[in-house]
Amino acid sequence: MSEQGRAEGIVIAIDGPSGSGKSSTAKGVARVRELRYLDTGAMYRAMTWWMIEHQVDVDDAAAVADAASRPVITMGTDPNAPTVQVDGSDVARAIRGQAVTENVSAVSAVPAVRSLLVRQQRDIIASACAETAGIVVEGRDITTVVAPDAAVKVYLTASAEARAQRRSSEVSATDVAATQADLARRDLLDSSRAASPLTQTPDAMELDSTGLGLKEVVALVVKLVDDAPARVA
Ligand SMILES: Nc1ncnc2c1ncn2[C@@H]1O[C@H](COP(=O)(O)OP(=O)(O)O)[C@@H](O)[C@H]1O
Ligand SMILES: Nc1ccn([C@H]2C[C@H](O)[C@@H](COP(=O)(O)OP(=O)(O)O)O2)c(=O)n1
Repeated sequence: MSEQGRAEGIVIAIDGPSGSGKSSTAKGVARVRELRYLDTGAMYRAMTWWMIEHQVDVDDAAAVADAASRPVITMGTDPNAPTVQVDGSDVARAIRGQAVTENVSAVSAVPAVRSLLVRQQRDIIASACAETAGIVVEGRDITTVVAPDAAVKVYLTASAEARAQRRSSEVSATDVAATQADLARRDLLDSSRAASPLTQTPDAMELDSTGLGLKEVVALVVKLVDDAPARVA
């Protein structure tokens, strides 16, 4: 504890597979408790978008590693208006495109990409904790690698069917079966890679959101936040 015993911002870490509700839940919790919000998946997507734009072969891990330090990725952490920029341009829409979604697992498996982005994520978390009440961070390795000492750790799941249904209802006329196959492909890549695979640690609270509404899930996580012991720096 410092001489002043100053209150330190809280860190809430949420991991889980695609479509489990991480982004919506994290934003909801951050709004309710006036915390910052960080979508780490958007950072891997931004890196992938830059690689595609610059014609780097995303299946060539050495080429990706060589280029990884070139894009400047900037994240805005207001949960009411989160932003993602690459080299000063807004890429929020572009990073949700099909080319990025198809290639993001390959880019995020490259250790040089991960070490760069994890360092940046930790810097964002440290600033939020120093300057605000704290931050909700979501991704695949937040509870295990980025913030293993987070005050609240959640592993959010939902059945494969529910996740595919949710994802495909975001876009009109999307084939649920095709979406489910794409999620399964990405889950497998993200869970089986050597570098920081998606894993559930025993100290992360498992929350199965199948059959639960978003409001209920947010309320459950807010309760965990409220019950977490206060930290001082
Ligand atoms: N508990 C829930 N019940 C129903 N739909 C949900 C729930 N949580 C999230 N959603 C919806 O599912 C979709 C995917 O959620 P999102 O938060 O983007 O997941 P993730 O970040 O894990 O990929 C979004 O359209 C979101 O509104
Ligand atoms: N902390 C993280 C977050 C995302 N990733 C990778 C793995 C995911 O397939 C991609 C995209 O993440 P994102 O959260 O945007 O994925 P979805 O919203 O679930 O489609 O990034 C990662 O490796 N580590």
